[in-house]
Amino acid sequence: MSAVPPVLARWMARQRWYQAKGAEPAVRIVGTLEGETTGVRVTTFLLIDEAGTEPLLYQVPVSFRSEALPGADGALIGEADGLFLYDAPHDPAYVDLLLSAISSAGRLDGADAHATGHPSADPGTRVSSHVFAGEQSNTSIVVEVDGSVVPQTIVKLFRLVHHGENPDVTLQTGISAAGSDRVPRSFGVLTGSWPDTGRADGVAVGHLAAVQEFLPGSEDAWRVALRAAAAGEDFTAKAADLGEAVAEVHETLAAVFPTVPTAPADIADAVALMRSRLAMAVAEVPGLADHLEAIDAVYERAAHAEWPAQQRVHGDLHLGQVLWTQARGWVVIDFEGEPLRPMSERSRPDIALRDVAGMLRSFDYVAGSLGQEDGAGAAGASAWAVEGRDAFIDGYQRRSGADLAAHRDVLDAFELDKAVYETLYEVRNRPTWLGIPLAAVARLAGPTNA
Ligand SMILES: Nc1ncnc2c1ncn2[C@@H]1O[C@H](COP(=O)(O)OP(=O)(O)O)[C@@H](O)[C@H]1O
Ligand SMILES: O=P(O)(O)O[C@H]1O[C@H](CO)[C@@H](O[C@H]2O[C@H](CO)[C@@H](O)[C@H](O)[C@H]2O)[C@H](O)[C@H]1O
Repeated sequence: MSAVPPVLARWMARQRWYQAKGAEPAVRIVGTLEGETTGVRVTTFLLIDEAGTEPLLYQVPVSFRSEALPGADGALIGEADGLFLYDAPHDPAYVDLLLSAISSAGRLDGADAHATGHPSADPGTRVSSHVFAGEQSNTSIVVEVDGSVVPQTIVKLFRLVHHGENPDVTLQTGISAAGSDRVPRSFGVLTGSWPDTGRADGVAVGHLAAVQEFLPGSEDAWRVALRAAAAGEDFTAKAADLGEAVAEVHETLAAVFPTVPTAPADIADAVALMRSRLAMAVAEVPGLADHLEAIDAVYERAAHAEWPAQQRVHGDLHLGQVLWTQARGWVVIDFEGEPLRPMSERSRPDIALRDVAGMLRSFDYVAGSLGQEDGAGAAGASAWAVEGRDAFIDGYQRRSGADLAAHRDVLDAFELDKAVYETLYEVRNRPTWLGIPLAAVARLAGPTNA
């Protein structure tokens, strides 16, 4: 297989999605997908990078042009063999290839990749496209389309790929196919395969991209909530609606995917995972050390409680994962699960209370982030968060019929586990925010909960 163009490896190191920050990529090609349209060749490289602590597989589509693409200087990777190499999501030729492969349930040649079109939805043809500007761990392309039931779609291209399902694709597509409008409508998926000597059959198969409806004018719940809290506005009606929306998503997930009773061994496993996560976090977050016993007592109580049945869940639910739209109210996105959790764990049935706990933590984050900015406003923001949490729980119970008080010990443990996860997330990504989950750990593990 040909070598990675050196200019491409150097460019990768500067991308936001590149994980081994600061290191020089050590990449080799494991597969390629080829396509050509209007004289532009597009190669999607599947590259293993061994520069970090573990090998990671990246998807890197590159377009090769004989002349510069006007207006795309920022997407120029470099020049090689007399050709201009572009970050293909910025190149209309790539978007055309991707959409046509998906709409025809066709193939991109040269590697074993195929697109699976959603039976009830045509992604249409591109009128124009641009790469989504928001902060993202993947790369999304917003496309104005013709020939579809929606005017705009968004193509989410997974930069890190792996064998097996990507829950973001499976869950979102499953909920959409069930007719729910609590998620954006799904229009199709691109799946690829590549050689993998570590597997018995020598082949790995995984999700590469997914196309869904773009919701124009939407705003994520984090921003909506932050603005309301800063202004001291009543958010309880919206929080209750949010609780109902989450319950509805859980109901659809339980109808579409298998549910399994939670056996004592499952409880023991789940609590063991909480404990191992705590051990990992304490190694990087010294501030947790004072609370170890108290945290463990909360986990121990959950270990002896009765747990609800298991089902597929969102897995990393927080306010930033929900969009507010005038037409449909709350719409849930990004079912990829927690980025710090191994993918194999994220694809298993879990306890829906994990999502409830995630959202409860998010209300606390609103108060925490406002408190950081304005110490004087902290008390007001805390009261706002408590009201928001209560209203969210009311809405969730109303729609699901669940009695969360009956599962208090389990919910407490999930909330604490999420706060522990957040300390690790913050110390690695946003150290100035560490105080928010640390304060929550102290409170959740503290005397009132001991
Ligand atoms: N269907 C959609 N319609 C409108 N905006 C969207 C849609 N999907 C994602 N977005 C926007 O893109 C952002 C990132 O999307 P997300 O799926 O969370 O990507 P990532 O997993 O890479 O973070 C969201 O916060 C939202 O602002
Ligand atoms: O959105 P991602 O899947 O990348 O989730 C990760 O990043 C989130 C931050 O962007 C992080 O969420 C934490 O911060 C939020 C405020 O920015 C807050 O609303 C969440 O409650 C809090 O957990 C998430 O934990 C992490 O997995």
